[in-house]
Amino acid sequence: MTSFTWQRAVIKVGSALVSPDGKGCSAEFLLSIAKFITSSRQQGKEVVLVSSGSVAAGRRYVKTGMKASIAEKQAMAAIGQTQMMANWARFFDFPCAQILLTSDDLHDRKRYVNVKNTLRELLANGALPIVNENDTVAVDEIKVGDNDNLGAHTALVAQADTLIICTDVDGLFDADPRKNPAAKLISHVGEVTPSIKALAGGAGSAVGTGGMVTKLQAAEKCTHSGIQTLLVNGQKADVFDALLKGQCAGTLFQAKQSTQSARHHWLSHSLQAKGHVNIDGGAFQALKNAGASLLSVGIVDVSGHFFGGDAVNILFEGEVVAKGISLYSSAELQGIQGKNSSDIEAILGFCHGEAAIHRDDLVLVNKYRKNTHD
Ligand SMILES: Nc1ncnc2c1ncn2[C@@H]1O[C@H](COP(=O)(O)OP(=O)(O)O)[C@@H](O)[C@H]1O
Ligand SMILES: N[C@@H](CCC(=O)OP(=O)(O)O)C(=O)O
Repeated sequence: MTSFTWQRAVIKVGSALVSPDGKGCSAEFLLSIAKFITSSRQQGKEVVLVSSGSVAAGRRYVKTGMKASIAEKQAMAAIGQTQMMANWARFFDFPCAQILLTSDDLHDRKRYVNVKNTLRELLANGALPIVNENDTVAVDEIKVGDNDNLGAHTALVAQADTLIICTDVDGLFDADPRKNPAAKLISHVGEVTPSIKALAGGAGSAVGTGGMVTKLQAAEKCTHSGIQTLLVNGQKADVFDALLKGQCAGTLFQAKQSTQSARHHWLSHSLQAKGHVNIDGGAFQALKNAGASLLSVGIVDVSGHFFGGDAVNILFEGEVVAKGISLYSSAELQGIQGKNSSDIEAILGFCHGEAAIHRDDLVLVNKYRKNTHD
C-alpha cells in the first residue's frame, strides 16, 4: 500500500456504489464511505462529495422503452437526485448541501468564483457539499458529461489537495480486470503518460459512465494541478479503514508540483476554447521564452466563431501551445492579423488594447511552461 497525507479531499462516488442494481438507491456500500467521511472530519479534515447515481436511482419511477430518451433520463435524474441526497443525508448528523453544476458554471469566471465561494462557506459552516451534474437541465453542449471529470473540476474549484475516486474495481489495472482476470493492479502512477492511458477501457457496469478513460482524464487534470488522485474500490470496507490510516489500497496518482495561479488553473482546465488562433515562429518564441502577450502581428490565421472575452487555443505549426482569452472577436482578429498594434485603431475604428491576448490572460500548455514540473 502507498502512504499519503491530505487535508481537503473531494471524494467521488460512482453510480455502481450508490445504486448497484441500477434500480434505486442502496445503502450497502455507502455506509463505509459515510463512516470514512465522518471520521475524517473528526480528525479536522475537510470533505466535498461528488456523488453519481441520480439517473440510476430514479430509473424505476420512469416508464421507458428499450432505450430511455433524453427527456426520460432527465426525469429519472430529477426524481433520483432527491433520493440520492436523502440516501446520503441519513448517515450524517451535519447538514448536506446540494450543488448541481453544468460546465457553464465552470467556464464562466464569475460563476466559477461563486461556486468557489459557496464551497468555502459550506465547509467553514461544517456542511458536507454534495455535488452532481445538473442532469435535468444539462444538454450535451453544456455537460461536463461524466462525474470523474466533474470530480476533478470540483477538486480544482474547491482547492482540494486530494481527489479520491471510489469505484467498483480495486484501482487501475494493466488491463480491464473484468475482461482479463490475470490483469495486475498498478499501485502507484508517477505520471499519466500515453502508455498509462492506453490501459484504460470503458465502463464496467450498465450504470457507469466513462469507465477508466474518464478516471485517467480526471487524474491527469488533478495531478498536473498539484492534486494527488486516488482510485479505490468503494465496495470494500477495509479500503476506508486503510485510507483513515493514510494508506491507499488502490492506485495513487502522484501530484506534480504546480506553480499555476488559481486563475491559470481556471484558464487551463475549466474554460472552453471557442476558436483557434495560429501564430508564427516569432510569436511562439516570445510567448514561450519571454512570457509575452500575443500581438496581432504574430497571428497568421484565425478559425472558429468567437467574441471578445472568449477563450481560444493558440497553435503553432498545428500544435496547441497555449490558451488565452482574446480581446477581439474572430472577425476583428481576422481584420488585424499580421498587422502592427499601432494599426488596430485605423483598421477596426477602435482599439481594445495593444495585445490580441494579454499575457495575464494567457497560459502555455504544460510542456512549454517554465519553472513547473508539470
Ligand atoms: N485498466 C483498467 N483497470 C481497471 N478497471 C478498468 C480498466 N479498464 C476499464 N475498466 C473498467 O472501469 C470500470 C469502472 O468504471 P465505471 O463503470 O465508469 O464506474 P463508476 O460508476 O465507478 O464511474 C471497472 O468496473 C472496469 O471494468
Ligand atoms: N450525473 C450522473 C452520473 C454520471 C456518471 O459519471 O456516472 P458514474 O460513471 O457512475 O460516476 C448521475 O447522477 O446519474
